[in-house]
Amino acid sequence: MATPTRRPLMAGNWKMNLNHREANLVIQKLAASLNEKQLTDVETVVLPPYTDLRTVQTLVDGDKLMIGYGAQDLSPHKGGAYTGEISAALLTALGCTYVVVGHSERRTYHNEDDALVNAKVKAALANELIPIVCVGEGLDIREQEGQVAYVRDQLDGSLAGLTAEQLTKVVVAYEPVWAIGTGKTATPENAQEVCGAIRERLAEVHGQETADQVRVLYGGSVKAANIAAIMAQPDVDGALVGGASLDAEEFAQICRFPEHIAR
Ligand SMILES: O=C(CO)COP(=O)(O)O
Repeated sequence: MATPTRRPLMAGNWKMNLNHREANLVIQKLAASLNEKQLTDVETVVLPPYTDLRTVQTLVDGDKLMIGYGAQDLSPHKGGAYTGEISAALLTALGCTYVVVGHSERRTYHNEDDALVNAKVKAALANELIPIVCVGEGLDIREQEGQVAYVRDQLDGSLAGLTAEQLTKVVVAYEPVWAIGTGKTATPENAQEVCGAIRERLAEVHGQETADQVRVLYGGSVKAANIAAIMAQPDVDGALVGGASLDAEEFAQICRFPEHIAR
């Protein structure tokens, strides 16, 4: 079989940081730091707080920037009396392409389980949004070496009932909870072990050809200094970057990772 071509994806999850004025500056710096070839070779996406999305849309549309954007969560509901929630349709109306679903911070602080994550994935897909579905084990499970079984279960629950065609539109992000915001990056081998197991599981359910089209990201203390080694792994197709994406120059360096490999 031909080697699958999966376009690398770097997605910056800003979490609850940067107001709309700060977002404006970061986007402009990011756009100035990446040329057309770099933005073609590596898909570059930002995931700001909801309150920044209109500002990001205006900048991206106005200057025709090759930067994608999306949200960090969505409601599983279509619309109506759900105070405080944001639907997939509201996000697509703002030009969003991506939405993070099931981030460990939402699973932990908002008790999101696989069934809710699954409903959100389906709401995103029904509205042409690409869900970035997060999975990853905590430290207790890693210490017992249970990460592969744990992540396979999370994956089964989060992606239950999807057709193979729907699956090709999904991005999976492996984010070991113990590596998020801690400065403890998983080794490239740790990342490959679980990202490889994710692709294997997707192949078991939907066939190898479908699994080969799905992009699998690694997330957890990714920086310019470690991105090249992570991207050298065969089943890692990009990164979901937290802290380091708040600094436009650092995130641009991450998006320029092929240069680090060439060095
Ligand atoms: O949670 C993350 C991205 O979604 C990772 O965060 P850090 O890159 O800050 O560790």
